[in-house]
Amino acid sequence: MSASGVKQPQYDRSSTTVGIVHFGVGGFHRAHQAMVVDTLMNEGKALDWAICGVGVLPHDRAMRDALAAQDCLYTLVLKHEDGTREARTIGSIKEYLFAPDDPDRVIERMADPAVRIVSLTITEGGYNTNQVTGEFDDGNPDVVADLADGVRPRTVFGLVTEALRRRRQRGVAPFTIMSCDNIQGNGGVAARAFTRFASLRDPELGDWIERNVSFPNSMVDRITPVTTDEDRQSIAAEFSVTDAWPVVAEPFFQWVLEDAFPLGRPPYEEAGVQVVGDVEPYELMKLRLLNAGHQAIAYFGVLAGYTYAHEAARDPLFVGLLRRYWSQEARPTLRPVPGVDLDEYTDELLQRFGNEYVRDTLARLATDSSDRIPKWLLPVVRDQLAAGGEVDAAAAIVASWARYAEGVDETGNPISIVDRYAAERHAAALEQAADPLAFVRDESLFGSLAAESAFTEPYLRTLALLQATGARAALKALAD
Ligand SMILES: NC(=O)c1ccc[n+]([C@@H]2O[C@H](COP(=O)([O-])OP(=O)(O)OC[C@H]3O[C@@H](n4cnc5c(N)ncnc54)[C@H](O)[C@@H]3O)[C@@H](O)[C@H]2O)c1
Ligand SMILES: O=P(O)(O)OC[C@@H](O)[C@@H](O)[C@H](O)[C@H](O)CO
Repeated sequence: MSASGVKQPQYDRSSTTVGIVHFGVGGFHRAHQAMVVDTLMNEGKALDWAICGVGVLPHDRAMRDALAAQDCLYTLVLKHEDGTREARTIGSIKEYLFAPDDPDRVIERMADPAVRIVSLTITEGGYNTNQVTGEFDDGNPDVVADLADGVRPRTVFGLVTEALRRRRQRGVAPFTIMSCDNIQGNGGVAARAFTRFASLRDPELGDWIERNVSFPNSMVDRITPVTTDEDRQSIAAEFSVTDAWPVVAEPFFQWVLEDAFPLGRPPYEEAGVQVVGDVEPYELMKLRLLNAGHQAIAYFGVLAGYTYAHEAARDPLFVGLLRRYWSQEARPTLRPVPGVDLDEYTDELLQRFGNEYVRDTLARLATDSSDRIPKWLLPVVRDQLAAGGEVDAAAAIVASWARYAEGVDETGNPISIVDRYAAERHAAALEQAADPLAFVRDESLFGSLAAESAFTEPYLRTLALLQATGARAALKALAD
């Protein structure tokens, strides 16, 4: 990679050593955690915390090839609201392994005593848990296959468990497992998933993991859209960088982390990370305001004919929906957040969503809804119902998803639904012509909400308006 005006790593990469193995090297990890380690390395710190990235899914082959061709270096481009961009080459990822090429190499990497953290951004769906009960899905075919064959595992659970088994057998203390996914109590969710998998493999190993492995919770934030070819071309033109897979992101950055790292950690706080005793208030704030806010604009936005998040976030009708959801429904469910003024936080969210240069797509925000709505929005609905509070805006957002899942927009064009349960959602959405509550009857997602009139009344009202008169009319009715 050649570059002009791009800050380069200020450290000798050949003298850094791997201390972190990371699963799920997508856009976000490269814009967030890898950037933090790079910042520290630029100051001569954390040189023994370089990252070995790991991909386990077939499409990760593309990341393997892109990074292999450029010594794992890549360009991070931050897009400011005034249209200016700053670019920097990140050098903290030192190595990348594609697990299907050689699972044993991945396992041995993690078994190496120098590795003290295994971190994860494997998406909300990656933890293989039931949306209502939170239980690990023992019947997932990949899990079943990994339980039968501990030698060539294909899942993150099989790989990590085998590495922990070898460490235990060799008398090496276990690494910390750090989830950086957008899930409330992500550490606890990861703990339950990995412990359950290990127990199914070997109950003693499961007990050992439960007693000895630390799973810190974290809240992570930086809007990181999918890199486009237009990004590649404009970055090449502006910065003279040829990069097969640069990453683009907003300038905003936040990472709140629980300090639970028995084998140590990089001095994250020296690079802007908030290391705290209790992450939960920050998680609730972020997931219920930002992420659920994204869902609020995603389906209504697509139905109204928008493509980008900023288009919807600048439309007064959408601002009205967001403000109502935030103030009347989400905020009453939050705990006080140390040092945060929630009025300022939501104002800043509107500004961040409205950054036109980030070009975050509504399609990205509407992806994997079956894994997102139950984790971000439905907990607000349940808390509000329990407290006798209002749920009209949240019910309207669920209705917009139900209408979106019909798979046709308001001009008759098909909507491509990207969701591991797309077929189930689409089938349920088609049934709503005969049974308007069909979409929310799936108890594996919605529990008993279809029987709660405080939810179904506003839900049915918005769904009917969406179907009869469209998204804008439904939003107007909600505002009146
Ligand atoms: N993009 C953002 O703005 C953002 C911000 C905060 C947090 N996050 C968190 O990071 C996650 C990833 O986001 P991204 O933008 O990097 O997405 P991405 O699509 O660029 O990368 C996702 C990575 O996760 C891997 N993955 C998916 N399912 C997996 C599974 N079952 N097992 C193992 N690996 C799996 C993919 O193969 C890929 O490597 C999000 O789901 C979210 O939890 C993202
Ligand atoms: O990437 P996901 O699956 O967690 O969800 C989509 C967006 O809401 C999310 O990526 C946000 O952009 C992000 O959480 C901002 O920090």
